[in-house]
Amino acid sequence: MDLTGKRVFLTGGNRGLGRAIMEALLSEGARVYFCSLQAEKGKSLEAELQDRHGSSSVFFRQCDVSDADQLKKTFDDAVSKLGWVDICINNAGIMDERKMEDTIAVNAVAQIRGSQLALDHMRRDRGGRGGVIINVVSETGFKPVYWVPVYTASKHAVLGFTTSWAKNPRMSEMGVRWRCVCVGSVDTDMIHPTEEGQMVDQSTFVIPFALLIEMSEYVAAFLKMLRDQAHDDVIFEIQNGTGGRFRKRQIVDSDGVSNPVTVD
Ligand SMILES: NC(=O)C1=CN([C@@H]2O[C@H](COP(=O)(O)OP(=O)(O)OC[C@H]3O[C@@H](n4cnc5c(N)ncnc54)[C@H](O)[C@@H]3O)[C@@H](O)[C@H]2O)C=CC1
Ligand SMILES: CC/C=C\CC(=O)/C=C/C=C\C=C\C=C\[C@@H](O)[C@@H](O)C/C=C\CCC(=O)O
Repeated sequence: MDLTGKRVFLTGGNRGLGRAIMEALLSEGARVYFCSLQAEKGKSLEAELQDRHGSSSVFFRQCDVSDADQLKKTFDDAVSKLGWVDICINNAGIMDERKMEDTIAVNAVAQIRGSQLALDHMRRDRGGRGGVIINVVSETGFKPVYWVPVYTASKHAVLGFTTSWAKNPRMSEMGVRWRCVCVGSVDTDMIHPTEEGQMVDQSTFVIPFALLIEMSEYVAAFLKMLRDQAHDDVIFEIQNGTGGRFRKRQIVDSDGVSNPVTVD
């Protein structure tokens, strides 16, 4: 897919992975509407990026994605500012095991709701133009991770939702593609818990430095995934040194050899 002129809705764009993807998309000639919780930071980033890419290339609105009404108004505003949305990236997320309801609300419910808003807007069978819906999940979307069980549950929820919609036999008629970006660890603010309790057994959790994924590798892999329209696969895994790849899940018997079932 040529990204020039594509219209993108992105949640959680003011820092970390979201910001890096937004800057890369703008450099490719896309137009981006982003939201995040922090109003001041978002506004100043919008001004900085408008200086660099033009005033009609990037728009910001403060939004708490866990508030259904705010998210709908924000998505509607994106459609009104951009004309339409081709690519929806549900990226906003938090990691704090002490805040179960917030974690489920931001990581799971808001990404699901964002996907539903985008699907309603994009569906060709209801007058839309088609598009792609990308949920930024995590390796924890399909792996158990004992340090962050609530976070892991929230990511499993989005993976289940996204892969289920992608199976809909009428999806080609709807003209919508679905992706779950399942990335390992990238060095952003999120992976540096500052308070005891944000992770379970925090003292035992160390990701070897060599396994961390460079932001530049994350961005390159993400763009490769976006350009690739050939795959029906939903899960796009980004691990250190792989450049990113589409993957399927299999369930095998406990003996490890017989009757493997492909899930996706
Ligand atoms: N950094 C990593 O190693 C990994 C991150 N991820 C996922 O990537 C996504 C982005 O994470 P990072 O950039 O690392 O984190 P970050 O903490 O740097 O950025 C999170 C973004 O989400 C936004 N956000 C949080 N709560 C919000 C709310 N209620 N309403 C609106 N915006 C809200 C923040 O404003 C911020 O822009 C998250 O979904 C995270 O779970 C997945 C796997 C690994
Ligand atoms: C197994 C993790 C899978 C997916 C990533 C994800 O979604 C969530 C990760 C959450 C937390 C990671 C925390 C890591 C914390 C630390 O122990 C360090 O290993 C971070 C290490 C180095 C950062 C670079 C540095 O400052 O030296």
